[in-house]
Amino acid sequence: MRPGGPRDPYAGPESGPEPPFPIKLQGPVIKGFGRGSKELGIPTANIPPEGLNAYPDLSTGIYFGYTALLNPESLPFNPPSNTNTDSQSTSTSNTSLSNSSSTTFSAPSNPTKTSTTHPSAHNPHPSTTSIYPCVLSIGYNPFYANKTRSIEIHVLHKFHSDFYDTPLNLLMLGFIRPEFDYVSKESLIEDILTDCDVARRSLQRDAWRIDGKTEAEKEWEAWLRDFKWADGLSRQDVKQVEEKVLGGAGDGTGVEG
Ligand SMILES: Cc1cc2nc3c(=O)[nH]c(=O)nc-3n(C[C@H](O)[C@H](O)[C@H](O)COP(=O)(O)O)c2cc1C
Ligand SMILES: Nc1ncnc2c1ncn2[C@@H]1O[C@H](COP(=O)(O)OP(=O)(O)O)[C@@H](O)[C@H]1O
Repeated sequence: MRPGGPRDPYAGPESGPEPPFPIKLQGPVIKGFGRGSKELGIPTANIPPEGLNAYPDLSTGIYFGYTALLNPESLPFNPPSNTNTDSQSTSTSNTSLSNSSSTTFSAPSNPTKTSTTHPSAHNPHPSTTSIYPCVLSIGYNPFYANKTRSIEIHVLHKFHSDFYDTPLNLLMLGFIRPEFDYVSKESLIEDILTDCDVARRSLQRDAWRIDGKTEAEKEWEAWLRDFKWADGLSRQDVKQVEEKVLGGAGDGTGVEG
């Protein structure tokens, strides 16, 4: 149950992200249980949780940061999506990157390559890779009592279509709160909307924006725009990961792609 009382309007120190942040995760957007849009009105793009293995001490909870999507129009199997760039201008002067590490999504072994292989995922159009602020949940969604851990990213941008299978880079910069169970769906929604406000507000501070003013933030941006890991990733690879993640997870209501 969530403790009562007002929420802190900001997360993380004014001086910028502190270790263990930034934490970097990557993966294609996979299906979840379909509740985010339908039940909560807050869609969350899930990525495979295996990247978390590199962070055994990371608490479950609600985090915030930036996410980049490889231009969905470059994917042959995805419908065109809104590609407006919503980059935030930021300075990250006090950020140390020395403790950061990156965990790369690895496609299932022996994937069958098909004509759906990303033809040009090696960041061929950097200007069309969009960066957005985001808020995310890492954990078991106690309100829904999931059985396996998931990474669920709500991108703070309005899209006009889904972007399943799209390669996504996630730069986590800070922790907002632990996961809670709730007395009602409405109170869960209310808290998530507050998380969105906290994330937006927190990322607008000088040391949290990305506007290329410091070496640290240039590195953040370069990493966010680097999709070399998605070279050769096929839709079939993504389906295999989805089956693995959804197969034994949650309450059995997982949706099939
Ligand atoms: C910012 C944010 C905060 C969240 N906080 C909680 C939480 O405290 N407790 C919880 O059970 N689920 C929490 N969730 C997870 C939602 O319940 C989850 O996104 C929803 O079940 C959709 O899941 P799906 O993608 O599998 O459909 C949070 C999600 C987001 C994006
Ligand atoms: N602002 C957004 N943030 C995250 N995902 C979004 C957003 N807008 C559209 N989507 C799409 O919605 C999907 C998530 O919807 P959701 O109902 O949570 O289903 P699922 O349980 O399959 O994740 C994402 O995978 C993505 O394709």
